[in-house]
Amino acid sequence: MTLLQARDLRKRFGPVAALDDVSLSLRRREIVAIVGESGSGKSTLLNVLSGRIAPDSGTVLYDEGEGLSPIAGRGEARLRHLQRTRWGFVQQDPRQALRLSVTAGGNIGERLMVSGARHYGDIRATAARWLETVEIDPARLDDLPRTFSGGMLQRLQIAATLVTEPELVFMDEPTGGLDVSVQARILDLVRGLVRRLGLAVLLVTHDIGVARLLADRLVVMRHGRIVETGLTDQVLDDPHHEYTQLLVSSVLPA
Ligand SMILES: Nc1ncnc2c1ncn2[C@@H]1O[C@H](COP(=O)(O)OP(=O)(O)OP(=O)(O)O)[C@@H](O)[C@H]1O
Repeated sequence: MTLLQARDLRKRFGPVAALDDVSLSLRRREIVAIVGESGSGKSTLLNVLSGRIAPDSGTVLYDEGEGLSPIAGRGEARLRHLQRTRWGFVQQDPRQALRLSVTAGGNIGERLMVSGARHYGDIRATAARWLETVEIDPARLDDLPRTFSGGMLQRLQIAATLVTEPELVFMDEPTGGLDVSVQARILDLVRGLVRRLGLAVLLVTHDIGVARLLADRLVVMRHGRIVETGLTDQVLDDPHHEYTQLLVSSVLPA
């Protein structure tokens, strides 16, 4: 059942221990939110788990169907293939993830082509369907992303990420830069899609409300360490660690 596992991860940036002996597991179809104040190591953890940066020590293991094995042992090409096909990434700023000089349909279609699709008509039809799924008028298929609002850009990034139906999606503050009302719609959309597609999600957020809405389980980080973990409702309704209590009562700055 375990899809991804991290054992004893450590990562330093000069004097800063961004990750200090972090271990965690993620099951298939499970949504885990990594929460904590700014600088607690959330993004570093996500980057190490997704193979984008190497830890100083410790191991990340992933099950591609034949049991857990270290992602570091697979070689660069296989890791990239894993990242492009079985995994997806939703970043806080869609402008960094999308190609702004390529049409909305092109952005979605590119990812389909990476995973093997070749038929132009099929790719276009799938892209149009996905625009509709993320509540963008499919008539915008040939428009450039720069004509889109911030919320639409984020929805386009979500479509371009989910079109190949990855089994695991890494999300780093997916609604971070958006207005509250736009955030709510996108969170609803993400929640529906994640359940419908049966995705596993590792989500980084400093927003407890986002974690409560989306996550089955929480991992609370402070100074590069996990201080508490458990089912979302249990952790939020009855936080054990003092730091989690502060976080839940929103005393800490984001
Ligand atoms: N590339 C880097 N070079 C130097 N220090 C870094 C680097 N990346 C992260 N750090 C440091 O590691 C610590 C953890 O950073 P990280 O970005 O993982 O925290 P975070 O919880 O995601 O914070 P935020 O919510 O502000 O993004 C911080 O002290 C940060 O300054």
